[in-house]
Amino acid sequence: MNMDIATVNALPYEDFVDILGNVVEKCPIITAAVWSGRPFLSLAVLEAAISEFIDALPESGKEGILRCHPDLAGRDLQSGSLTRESHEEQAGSGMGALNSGEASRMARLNQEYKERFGFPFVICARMHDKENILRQLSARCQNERAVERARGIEEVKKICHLRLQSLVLTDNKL
Ligand SMILES: NC(=O)N[C@H]1NC(=O)NC1=O
Repeated sequence: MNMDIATVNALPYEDFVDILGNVVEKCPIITAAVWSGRPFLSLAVLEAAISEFIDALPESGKEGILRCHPDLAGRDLQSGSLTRESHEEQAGSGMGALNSGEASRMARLNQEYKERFGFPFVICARMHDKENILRQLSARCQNERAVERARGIEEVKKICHLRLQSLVLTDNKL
């Protein structure tokens, strides 16, 4: 699907949420909230509205967004219950093809991260390969909680940016 922004602006609420509801993983409330800001002059303006909504949330809300994300190479990948978007991202970065050493390291570090911070490790998988993801996961386990909360939200925005790009034509493609 690749609509232009005028088509997006003309969508009834139900279709807008059906199509764009997972640009932030399992958080259709964000899409539903920004709908009232139509018409968006460009895709960048729609993206900015999402970003501003997230930034205005209390810290507990930001942590809630992080908690809506499935672990990388976690249970949902193994059981085939990831969202379509997440599946493509995780498969593309090699999360489905870890050797047993990598898989156990990933599981151990994901667990350690969650125990330390109370929310899961989030990274824009499309921008990294598996070695890089493991390295970052290990390094980020050492950060302070507030730093990681902000860092995770930055990654959510990168994931959102790429998901929006696959759904809506960017202005320079019009
Ligand atoms: N935990 C985590 O980072 N999950 C994800 N990252 C990404 O790019 N897609 C995801 O599902």
